[in-house]
Amino acid sequence: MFKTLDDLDPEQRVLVRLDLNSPVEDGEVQDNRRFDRHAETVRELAEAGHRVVLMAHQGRPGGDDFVSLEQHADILASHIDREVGFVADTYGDDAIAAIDALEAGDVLLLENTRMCDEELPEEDPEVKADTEFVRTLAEHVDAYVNDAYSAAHRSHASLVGFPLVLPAYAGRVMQTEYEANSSIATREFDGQVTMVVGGTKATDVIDVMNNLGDKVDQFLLGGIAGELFLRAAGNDVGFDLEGMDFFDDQWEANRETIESLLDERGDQIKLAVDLAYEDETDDRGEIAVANITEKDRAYLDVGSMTVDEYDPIIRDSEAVFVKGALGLFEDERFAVGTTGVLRAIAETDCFSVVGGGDTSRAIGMYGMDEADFGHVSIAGGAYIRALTGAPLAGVEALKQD
Ligand SMILES: Nc1ncnc2c1ncn2[C@@H]1O[C@H](COP(=O)(O)OP(=O)(O)OP(=O)(O)O)[C@@H](O)[C@H]1O
Ligand SMILES: O=C(O)[C@H](O)COP(=O)(O)O
Repeated sequence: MFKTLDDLDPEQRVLVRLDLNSPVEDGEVQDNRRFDRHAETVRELAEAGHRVVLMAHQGRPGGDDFVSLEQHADILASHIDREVGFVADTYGDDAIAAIDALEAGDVLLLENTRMCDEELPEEDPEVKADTEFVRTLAEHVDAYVNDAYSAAHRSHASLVGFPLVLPAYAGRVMQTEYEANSSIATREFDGQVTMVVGGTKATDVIDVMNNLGDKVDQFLLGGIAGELFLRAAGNDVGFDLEGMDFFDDQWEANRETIESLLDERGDQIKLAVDLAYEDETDDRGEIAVANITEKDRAYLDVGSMTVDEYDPIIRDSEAVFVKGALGLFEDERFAVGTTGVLRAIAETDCFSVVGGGDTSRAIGMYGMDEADFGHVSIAGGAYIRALTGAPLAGVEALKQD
């Protein structure tokens, strides 16, 4: 297992990797739960009198959201109620001068790690540890903390290089996310284990079912992925109408796997019995799946009868895991499925983990309280990997210490 902040010596110069990757709209970085969560780690380190140097990434080179971290520093400062300095440099002279000038309790954010060429190529930790980026920064700090669980599936320099050259520790977010998200693989539950799977990516759902078939009693399906399963079960749904590209490619690529999953695990898989669509007056319309005879409309949510079927299953469960939304919940008319299952989880005292960057957003959007859930993950890709038992490079590197 890894060391945590409880094991850190006092008065250290600590290099901390966060995941502040955020939505960017018209060049403006949007505040989100990642800031709030990481604030706990940063505040704890600063209040303990460490000199805190933060690293994070934003976007991918070439993308519209590949921007500087200058705005992130201000947003983070508002979450920790103390100043966060910013230097527009990753590991050059300016960065080093700013690090060396830190006093006890100061917090400094370095520029977007992905602006450094050595950060991105996925390579072994040994290769990353030997980059100029890692070697230079390591000389100016005493310890490394990885709090970026949600980026830990990447074998990037800032995530896997430092644990080989510095004493390394897990931050508070890393610790909580790791424990909760691995629990389906590591914990034994006395009663029924249920998994709600939806969203837009069929492969995520397939991977989860293939890997967790023995751990999960019931899979409750919805979203685009659920429609592909309905189509495989012989229903006239899951076709791309004009202007859509959700289904056809995914159907071609995954049809056989979905059909064999339905064949082999049919008893564990619950599909929607009704679906919702936008009717002629722009209201929500619903139709029983059995009555769908033509591929003439897009379905944007599971229907109310489906929620009524899923609800008691959730309430009878000992543990519920959620990956992916059951509908286009960003539009209130099509939030019934997603909020229906989330409310059922919130109202029971089952062990629960809700993940997927998009899906967990529905909790705040519809006035639910995160405290009513066991754990709400801020991870996307890392969450799905954890669920399927795949190792995360960043976590493995920390464990090596
Ligand atoms: N029937 C549907 N039609 C259109 N969009 C849908 C439908 N069902 C679900 N969605 C969309 O799926 C999105 C969530 O899917 P996604 O696969 O990205 O899952 P996630 O696990 O929440 O997020 P991520 O993988 O991005 O972290 C939501 O934003 C929702 O609008
Ligand atoms: O936002 C995320 O899921 C993580 O920060 C990883 O980002 P990436 O997919 O660009 O590596």
